[in-house]
Amino acid sequence: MEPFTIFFIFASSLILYTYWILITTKTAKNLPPGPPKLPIIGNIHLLDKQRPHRKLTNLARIYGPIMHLQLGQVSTVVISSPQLAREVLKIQDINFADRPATTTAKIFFYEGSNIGWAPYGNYWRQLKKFATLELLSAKKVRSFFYIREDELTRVSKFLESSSGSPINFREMTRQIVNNIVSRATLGDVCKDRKILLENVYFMLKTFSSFNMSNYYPRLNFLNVISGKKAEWLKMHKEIDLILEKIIEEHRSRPRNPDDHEDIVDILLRVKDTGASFDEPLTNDRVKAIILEMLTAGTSSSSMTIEWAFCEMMKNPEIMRKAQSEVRDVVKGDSITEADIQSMDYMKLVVKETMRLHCVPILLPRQNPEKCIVDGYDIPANTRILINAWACATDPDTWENPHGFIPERFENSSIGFSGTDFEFLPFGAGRRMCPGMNFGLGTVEYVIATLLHRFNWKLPEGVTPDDLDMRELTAISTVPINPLHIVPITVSEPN
Ligand code: HEM
Repeated sequence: MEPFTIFFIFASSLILYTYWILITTKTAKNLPPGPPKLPIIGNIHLLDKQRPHRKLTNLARIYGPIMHLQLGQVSTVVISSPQLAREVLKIQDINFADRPATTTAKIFFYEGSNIGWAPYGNYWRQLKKFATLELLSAKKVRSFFYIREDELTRVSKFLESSSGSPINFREMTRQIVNNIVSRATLGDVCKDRKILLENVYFMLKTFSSFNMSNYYPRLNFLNVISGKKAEWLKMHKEIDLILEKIIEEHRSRPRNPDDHEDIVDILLRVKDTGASFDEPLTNDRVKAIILEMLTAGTSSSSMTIEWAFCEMMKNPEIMRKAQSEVRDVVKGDSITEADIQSMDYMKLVVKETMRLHCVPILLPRQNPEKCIVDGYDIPANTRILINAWACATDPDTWENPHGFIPERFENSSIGFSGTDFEFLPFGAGRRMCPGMNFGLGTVEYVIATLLHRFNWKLPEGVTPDDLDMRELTAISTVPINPLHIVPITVSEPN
């Protein structure tokens, strides 16, 4: 096709669709307030790629805690207060339990066959129940404890050999979390683990990067013309081949009765017996779930550990308090699960970190039917964004909302379970995170071990005030610059 013809088709489709969107939006009776919309792009120009949650919070100060944005062709409602988050995630949870079907989710996750992107319905319900009660149950997560111990022993050796020199803390925590999650999922011995993780890393980067087709879903042909779709399909094909090999390897390897059952083993057992599901758990679905296990919790767990250390380096008194508690509690060389349960202050540090540095905007939801929230019309298939960060820093709810004060959770009943809408680190309602036990268990164990065995200082010439706490956001947020700090081995921590 001639370039001019392509351009003509593109421009006329865009204008027609935008015209249609503006007409239909106007005829919807009573949309929530929002900023004025520009032709074609609506409010896309108002988005901030690096810190979208902060920009949306500022806009909510002008337009209110329920706000309408037109993002290209996508009618979007942003919720920014704990009261309205409760309305959407609890009172009307069932109306908003669907997810928008994006092109990349369809390609990378086998037509959205994973928990996070499956449409709300029978398959998703069974899958979520199975994940909560089996794959990621408290008992199963406990069985992965030896992996955490193993990985931290390995990392401690590395830190001992680096004692006195700065290390890239982000790189180290990413590796720890990746190793724990991938060993739990794929098993202790998996030839293709390294290559799979490399491919998955690039897939996640693509998945969470700015993508025009998320805002113009009805102009999908643009992805074909630009070559993006071919690129995504190629990336998916490479991952698919590795996953096939991993499944084959799991099926053919000899097993002893006392071997640990990894997540791939469980999935294959359930696939073969047909238990837990009344629809077939096809091979593609198994692969989608494996991929999800490798991607869903890695960046959110490692970024929590990095932020906790950033905050403690900035607030040495908090670091000292957490460290002396950990060293008082631990009696032997290694930390047990019971030890972790007794580390009250360290847990407050984790909670406060997850308040200020949460997944800032929950995964988008969608309402298949039209609804009313706070007296406003929400047309069917609106994209719903819950600004969890705005709720967690709401000045009407929190005193000194931007201060890092772990003590604020002392004697407070606010917890992780998704019933306190001012604190939503794992979301709430039907679509709440099923990996909470796993994620929290990893975060607490890693932080406790690093505090127990090492003292930490900033590199020569850097002061706590020099630490740059600005964020960079993909799905989770990370500090804009990776944290570099110096481990000092403590020979007798207790
Ligand atoms: C500290 C670590 C973690 C944090 C902070 C976290 C946070 C979240 C959040 C905020 C959501 C969105 C919830 C909503 O929309 O209401 C979510 C969803 C999800 N998370 Fe996690 N997560 C963590 C670890 C994990 C782990 C380890 C796994 C699995 C191995 C996991 C699997 C999932 C899945 C499958 C969903 C989608 C649930 C659904 O759509 O029904 N997460 N997570």
